This record gives sequence, structure tokens and C-alpha cells, in this order.
Amino acid sequence: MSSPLLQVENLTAGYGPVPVLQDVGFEVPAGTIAAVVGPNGAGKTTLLRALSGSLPAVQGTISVSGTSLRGVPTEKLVHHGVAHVPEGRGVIGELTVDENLRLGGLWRKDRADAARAVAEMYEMFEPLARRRDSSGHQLSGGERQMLAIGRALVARPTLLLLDEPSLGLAPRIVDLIMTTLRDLRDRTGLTVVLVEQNAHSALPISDQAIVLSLGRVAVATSAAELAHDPEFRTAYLGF
Ligand SMILES: Nc1ncnc2c1ncn2[C@@H]1O[C@H](COP(=O)(O)OP(=O)(O)OP(=O)(O)O)[C@@H](O)[C@H]1O
Repeated sequence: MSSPLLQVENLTAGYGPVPVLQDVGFEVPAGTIAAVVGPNGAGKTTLLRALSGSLPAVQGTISVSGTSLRGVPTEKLVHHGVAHVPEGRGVIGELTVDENLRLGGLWRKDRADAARAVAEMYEMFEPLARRRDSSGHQLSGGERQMLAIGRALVARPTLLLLDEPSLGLAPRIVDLIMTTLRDLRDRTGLTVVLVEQNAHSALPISDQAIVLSLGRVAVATSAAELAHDPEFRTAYLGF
């Protein structure tokens, strides 16, 4: 495996006096996908919020390519090659698909490459190409999810943080999103932290699986190994 792109050590974070995440540590090698799975309330979304800086860490370190992200505000993360797609998706309903995509590249100095990146998103997510002039409000759930991911990718991140991309979507759309992530990893070396309730969809495209339970890392192993673990299968995959 390659060197870690993301290193998390002793991370403690939460919303009040009682931390939700306690002493969480793991590494994600460059060019791999790490699925974060676990039961409702385990702290998966909280972990992603802490990684993206939208929830300050009480303790611990988060570094990307050896640079600490501590104190880096969410809006500056993109300068460190990190893009966050939160649950709920964050598409701007008043703007068109094209305007939303171009927003993702606004900060970039290389305007020509930002425009190229937008064009690539239409190739990658064909349903978006047909909806480029529709407003965000007019999109289906699947289209909104593709747009949110597309907008994040226009920034050409090295690390993509994704919260429950499959939530509420038809299996066909979930497949398209998962396949696209896998292809991106294989083609561009993108590193992904994929929070998913839907382990069934996430594990086949993931290299590593991190199982969170009660705010702690219960298991960190290869995704293939976890998918074949009888206990895990019964608890999370239902067979
Ligand atoms: N804004 C908040 N303020 C206070 N507590 C919160 C907040 N958001 C989440 N929590 C609590 O933190 C714990 C972990 O929640 P979190 O959303 O991270 O879990 P999760 O693993 O993502 O669950 P799910 O799969 O249901 O989304 C839960 O006990 C939840 O009630």
C-alpha cells in the first residue's frame, strides 16, 4: 500500500461536555477508499464533520499529506486538497446545475482547467448533462447527489469526504455513484472517506473498512475481509 494521505490520531470530538468520538485513530493510504460503517448514532457523521473542520476537535490530530488541518476553517480546506460533501448535499437550489458546478471551481486560478473539470463532470454523470440549465430545486434526489459530488470534484481534491451518498436513492443511482467513485480512484488516484449506512454498496468499492461503534473504532480491516466476516454480515448486511 502507498503512504497515508490522511492520518487521524487520538481524535476526540462532540457537541457538548460528553464527546461523541473518543480516541479515534486510523490512516487512509493515498489512492484508496475507506468506508466508515456502523450503526445509527455510532458517530460516522460526527467523524466527517470533525475531519472537515465544521466541528472542532477537542483533542487529537488530523493531517493530510503530513500537514495538520487543526484550525483550518472548512472554507479553506479546499486549498489543502480536501472536499467535503455533507449529508443533505448542500446544492444551491436557486442556481442552475451549471452554475453549481462552476461554483466548485471559482477559487481556482487555472480557469481553463476549472472549465475542463466541469465538462468532465457532465461526462461522468450523464444525467447532469441533460439537466445543465435546470435549477437545483428541480432536480431529483439522485441528480442532487451527483451534482454535490460533481461540484466537490471540480475543485480537483486529493481527498473527498462523503457523507451517506446512497441515502434515499434508488439502487440504480447508488450503483452509478459507487462505480464512479471506484473509477475515479483507479483513474486519478483520488482518496475517499466514504461514510455509509449502506455497507452493501460501500464495501465492494472500498479498500479499507472502519467500523465505528459508540464513537470508537471497533474494527479497522480490509473491506473484503469485513464483507466476509459472518458476524458483520449478520449485523449489517442481513445475511
Ligand atoms: N448537532 C448535534 N448536537 C448534539 N448531539 C448530536 C448532534 N448531532 C449528532 N449528535 C449525537 O451524536 C451521536 C452520533 O451521531 P452521528 O450523526 O455522528 O451518528 P451516525 O453514525 O452518523 O448515525 P446515522 O447513521 O444515524 O447518521 C448521536 O448520539 C447523536 O444523537
